[in-house]
Amino acid sequence: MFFTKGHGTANDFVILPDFDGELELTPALVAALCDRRRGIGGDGVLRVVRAAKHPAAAGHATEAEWFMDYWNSDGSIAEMCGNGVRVFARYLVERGLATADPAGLPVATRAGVMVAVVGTDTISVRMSTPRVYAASTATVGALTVPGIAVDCGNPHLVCGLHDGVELGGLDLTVAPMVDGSLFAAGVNVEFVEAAEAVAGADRHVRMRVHERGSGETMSCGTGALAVGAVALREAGLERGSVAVDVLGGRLVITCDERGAWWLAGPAVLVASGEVDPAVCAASPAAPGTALGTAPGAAVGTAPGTAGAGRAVAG
Ligand SMILES: N[C@@H](CCC[C@H](N)C(=O)O)C(=O)O
Repeated sequence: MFFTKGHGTANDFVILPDFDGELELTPALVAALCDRRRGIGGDGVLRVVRAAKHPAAAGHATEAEWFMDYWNSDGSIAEMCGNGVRVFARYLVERGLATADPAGLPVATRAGVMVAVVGTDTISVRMSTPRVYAASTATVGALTVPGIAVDCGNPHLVCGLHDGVELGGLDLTVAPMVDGSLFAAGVNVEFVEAAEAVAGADRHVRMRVHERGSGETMSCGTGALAVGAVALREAGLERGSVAVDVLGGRLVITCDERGAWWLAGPAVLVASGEVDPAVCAASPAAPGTALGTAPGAAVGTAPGTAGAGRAVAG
């Protein structure tokens, strides 16, 4: 099985070319490929399939030739991955499967068609409009932080830090506890603090993220979109841009004059090779013993609420 490894602000992915949708991708194989000691290592898998060849994307085949079949590192499927689309677009262009048309390259996802504008360093993606819909909380250790739920095609909870609580002091090796009745399908949790002004952006923040299905990652594109939407809203701005510093670099979120939302940042391919899925999947980590996130444990629920188990139709 051929693969390419790529990342966007250190949110890293194993990219699997499977143009005609013939590969039998299973949660166990995805988890094995993403294992950082026994496999290739990654926060998720991006399977490259022709939209017409995948049941989840066939309805978009007239708008987009390619479907990004995204899987989290624990083997669960998510609707959308913002950094994933940027890395996916880089792959399509570098492999000659698409051109870097300035009008944009459409990519089908489970959350609809996103359009990527591929530059030399930066790839910008026109995202779906983030929907701010509820107030909630996240608990990390003894700390409970108020947050705002935002739907970016996938679910997010944006929690602003105040009162001297430092972003760097949070222990995100364990999933934050959230309201399982509000987030029955799990949630990605972003913690945010204000940062000093930077040129070219209306707001500047720093964030860390605990991703559903992948644990703490160095970056999350849809998470940055959620954070940018909340930052503009809190500033009373309907349009503008927000620089979002993640552990792996900087992403920029813009709501342009037409009200379109954009995610911009670097995306690179770093390696290619061949992996034997049988060997890779033959040495799975014992449940609960892997460093990082154990399968199924990515998002906690408050005691007494519904479980965090979830499924997204493939
Ligand atoms: N890192 C991604 C988000 C990946 C999906 C997420 N973990 C989920 O389950 O919703 C991004 O860049 O958006």
